Amino acid sequence: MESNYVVNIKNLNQYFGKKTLRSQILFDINLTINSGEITIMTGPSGSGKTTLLTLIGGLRSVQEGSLKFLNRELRGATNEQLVRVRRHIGYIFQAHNLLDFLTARQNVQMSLELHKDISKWEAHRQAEAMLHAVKLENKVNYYPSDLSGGQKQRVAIARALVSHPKLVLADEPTAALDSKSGRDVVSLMQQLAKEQNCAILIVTHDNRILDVADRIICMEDGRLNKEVA
Ligand SMILES: Nc1ncnc2c1ncn2[C@@H]1O[C@H](COP(=O)(O)OP(=O)(O)OP(=O)(O)O)[C@@H](O)[C@H]1O
Repeated sequence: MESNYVVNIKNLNQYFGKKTLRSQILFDINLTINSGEITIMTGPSGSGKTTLLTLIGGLRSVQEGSLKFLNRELRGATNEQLVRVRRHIGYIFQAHNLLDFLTARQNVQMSLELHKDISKWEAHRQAEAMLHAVKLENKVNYYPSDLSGGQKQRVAIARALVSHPKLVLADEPTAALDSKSGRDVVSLMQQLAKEQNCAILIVTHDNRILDVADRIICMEDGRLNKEVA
């Protein structure tokens, strides 16, 4: 169903290096990601997962083929266009990347303030509501150094989802967490994704979370294999 897609990739090839050192990293990638869907991407280290994730996230330029985000072609996009695309995407990384000198609420609020049409008061209110949704209502004014690993990752989820992005990209979101916190974090992502009807792409080696996926895809040697399950 083309009309429902958030990401549509066709015959994408990507290379690193120049001239004689140029080597191909991604080979003929074809992938569609629809709203409301959780896709998990697995695959061995060095197979190209992060490279694909950063291309989809508008964090690097597409070299060959087509990558459409909400009907906009990212190949050949200017930096300014890529910045605009990034406003529709939430990012969650292994090392939560929270700013240590900001409280949980300020970290979440900062992501909303990129959207100029929202007042400070409204951003404050929405940031608090989102922290409530990730069950951190009693940690709103805590600094990251006073939160556990799982709590920090929940702040990162709140920050990624507060602006109601169309797509959330998560690179190893549970890698630093124990089994229970890892589960809580992905269940929360799943619940919020369904509520907001956004698409989620998770790169993970963590077999314990595979069951939250609507589909699982596997990258091997720069090629995307057909669905695993
Ligand atoms: N900036 C770069 N310059 C040159 N080669 C790179 C660069 N970034 C990644 N590569 C190479 O591209 C290939 C794919 O790397 P990538 O980080 O996408 O793999 P990955 O599947 O995400 O691995 P991991 O699971 O270990 O994070 C690897 O062979 C890597 O060495």
